[in-house]
Amino acid sequence: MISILGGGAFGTALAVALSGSQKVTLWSRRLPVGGQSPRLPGVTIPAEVRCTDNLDSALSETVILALPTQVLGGFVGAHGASLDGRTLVNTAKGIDLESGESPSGLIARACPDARIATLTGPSFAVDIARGQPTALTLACADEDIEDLQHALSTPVLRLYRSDDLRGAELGGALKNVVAIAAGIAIGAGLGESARAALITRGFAEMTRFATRHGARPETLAGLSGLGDLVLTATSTLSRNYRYGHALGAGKAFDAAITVEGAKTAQAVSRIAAARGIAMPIADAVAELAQGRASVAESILELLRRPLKEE
Ligand SMILES: NC(=O)C1=CN([C@@H]2O[C@H](COP(=O)(O)OP(=O)(O)OC[C@H]3O[C@@H](n4cnc5c(N)ncnc54)[C@H](O)[C@@H]3O)[C@@H](O)[C@H]2O)C=CC1
Ligand SMILES: O=C(CO)COP(=O)(O)O
Repeated sequence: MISILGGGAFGTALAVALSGSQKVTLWSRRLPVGGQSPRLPGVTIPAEVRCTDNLDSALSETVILALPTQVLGGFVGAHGASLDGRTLVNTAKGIDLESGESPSGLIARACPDARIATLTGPSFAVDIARGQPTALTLACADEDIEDLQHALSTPVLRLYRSDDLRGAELGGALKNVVAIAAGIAIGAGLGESARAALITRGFAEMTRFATRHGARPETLAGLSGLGDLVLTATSTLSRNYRYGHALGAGKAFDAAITVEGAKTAQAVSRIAAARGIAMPIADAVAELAQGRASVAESILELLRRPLKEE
């Protein structure tokens, strides 16, 4: 039995995908109307999924947290007593702006006796809900998760195990920042060659930042890092990419849409400055997301950087 907390796009998609092989309970603050989540239009939640807005009645031994990073700390802080001691699987891809913590760090603080894992990697909610083949990383730092890997895999949703929780989480958080930069490049009309350059140099930044935080470089080159970067930085299905595109084109973007990379860029930029890690692309995205620079200025700033070895 699996509980999924959060009835947005990803929680709904996982509920649909796992309901073929598991008893699934989907908790959300507002119950889906007509079996549809407003965040995942066109997908109908099967009748076998139990939908509830009562958190205590929703909890089983294994709980998937499908909430955005910037609300996760408040949520687990408020419900830590009910959640602690269970297997908690994070799906958020970001860094908490207030504390600088990773999602698993936020969960560990509120639930010290939980087994904590992160499910991450290239996977649009709509693809998962439609049953299209997807490969993801399931990462946990220091406990055996083979049981969980099997419980959360289906014939088309293939989970790979990793013990590099830090690397897997940082890859997922940082790729959103680079996806915004890629969107900006296309939105501003800089061309696909410029986007390829940003993706490649952005990947170098991701690896630099993550390895300085104890991640293994090969994790960054895997599904949770490069894999998700390739998906998110090249697809108009990505909200981070679309947000960047709007910034680059000088257009408005709906503030109600979840864009993890905007706040994550600010957290990354602040942490990198304090630790002396060069992150020019994340710095530029952070400035743009706060409206503190123009696209033209940011592009000039990146182009003016001294020429160096790759
Ligand atoms: N949508 C996608 O394709 C994928 C999303 N993710 C990650 O999953 C996480 C969640 O994203 P989505 O589901 O796409 O976002 P979403 O914007 O579709 O849904 C977020 C949900 O959280 C709920 N929520 C917000 N604040 C809350 C609170 N304080 N308490 C309870 N519920 C609250 C909202 O009502 C909404 O239902 C993000 O970190 C995202 O990066 C990961 C893989 C794919
Ligand atoms: O993380 C995702 C795909 O792996 C979803 O990306 P967006 O949040 O940019 O839509």
